[in-house]
Amino acid sequence: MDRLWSARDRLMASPRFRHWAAAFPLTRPIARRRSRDLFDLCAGFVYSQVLLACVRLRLFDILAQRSMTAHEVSRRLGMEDEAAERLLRAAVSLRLLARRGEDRFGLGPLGSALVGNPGLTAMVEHHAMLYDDLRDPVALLRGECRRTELSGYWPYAGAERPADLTGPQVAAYSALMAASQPLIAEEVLAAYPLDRHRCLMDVGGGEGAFVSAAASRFPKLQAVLFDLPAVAQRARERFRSDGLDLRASAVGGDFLSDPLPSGADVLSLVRVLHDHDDAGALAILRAARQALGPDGTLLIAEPMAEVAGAEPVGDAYFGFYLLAMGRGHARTAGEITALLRRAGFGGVQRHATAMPLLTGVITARPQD
Ligand SMILES: CC(C)=CCC/C(C)=C/CC/C(C)=C/C=C/C(C)=C/C=C/C=C(C)/C=C/C=C(C)/C=C/C=C(C)/C=C/CC(C)(C)O
Ligand SMILES: C[S@@+](CC[C@H](N)C(=O)[O-])C[C@H]1O[C@@H](n2cnc3c(N)ncnc32)[C@H](O)[C@@H]1O
Repeated sequence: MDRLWSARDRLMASPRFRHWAAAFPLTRPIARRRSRDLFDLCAGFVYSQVLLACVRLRLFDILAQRSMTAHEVSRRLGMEDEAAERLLRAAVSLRLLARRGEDRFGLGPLGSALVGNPGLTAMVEHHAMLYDDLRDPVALLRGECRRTELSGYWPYAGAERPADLTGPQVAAYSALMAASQPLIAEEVLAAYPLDRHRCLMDVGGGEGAFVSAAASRFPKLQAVLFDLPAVAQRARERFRSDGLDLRASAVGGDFLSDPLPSGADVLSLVRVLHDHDDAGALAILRAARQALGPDGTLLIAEPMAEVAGAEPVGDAYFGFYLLAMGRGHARTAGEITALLRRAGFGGVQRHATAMPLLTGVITARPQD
């Protein structure tokens, strides 16, 4: 079998075959599609920067109010007509914007999804840091980059004593996570509604956006959040300002070394496990197993690897994002299941989400 694949590879690598396949009517569409796919990989950074320019200039918000001519846009953005026209044309080609008649521009199918979505625009801005770190991907893979932007941004990933992190050190990442949480919470709570549960404990719950979303959707639910002390403090403030302080509390600690509070009948780990290598992930799962009673449920939600139709999200995007951060990787549902079994869980179930690209959802039950 391997010899057959090798023969195919040799054929594809032959310039004469490629030349023939691009000209022959039956293979031409495949050749065109592959060249376009490869071009998109070469140009991906340029496309991302067109998107970043639109986000920084608030172009989607501006055109959400009404369509405009290039001249109107140039005056609004404070740039030359020619520059505005260049940006508008690039954004149209990427379906971020669309032409409206002869000379006007409005939102395109992709740009319209960004309007009123502060979590997504915050991520686009945040990527400037990631792209700085990916400037030399080979050096990153070889471990030759001592201090990356992302390791500074996520200080818990390299900290010897994460529980000592201060308020200012956790502020930026906690705010980014809270801004991007609404999309995730909607997916998770639709895939696994919490109406059968009495008390949720959200471990690594950040500043409480997931708990707030769950509490407002399920009015009888009580909640406890566990996170690093400085982050738990931010969650307390949020619960107070959301009027949830009678139903939600926050406990500070280190889930890699401290026991988790008991008493909850559902314990969630939302975008937590993929931050950790297997030893850390296993330690967190074992702590969760200790904290849950025999009838409890563990709920894991995070982007997963090898998701059909979204393969590059887990292995390429999060693979390299977490490499730059300094720790962790996206796991397949099968890999998470194997860790769950080692930590003493069974009854593993996968719950379909509407947007598997954003998050997968798995539940499990403690097993004797
Ligand atoms: C009306 C007519 C005629 C037709 C209708 C056609 C139709 C059905 C249109 C659908 C319109 C629609 C509903 C569109 C919806 C679009 C959506 C929901 C788009 C969502 C996009 C989400 C994106 C791009 C998400 C990006 C997420 C990123 C980049 C996340 C990064 C996360 C990071 C960095 C997390 C870090 C945490 C750590 C450190 C890894 O633990
Ligand atoms: C990627 S964020 C996810 C936050 C939140 N669950 C969400 O999805 O928006 C990971 C969270 O784990 C917390 N964390 C990291 N290491 C921790 C540790 N050793 N003990 C407790 N919490 C920790 C971080 O402070 C952060 O809030």
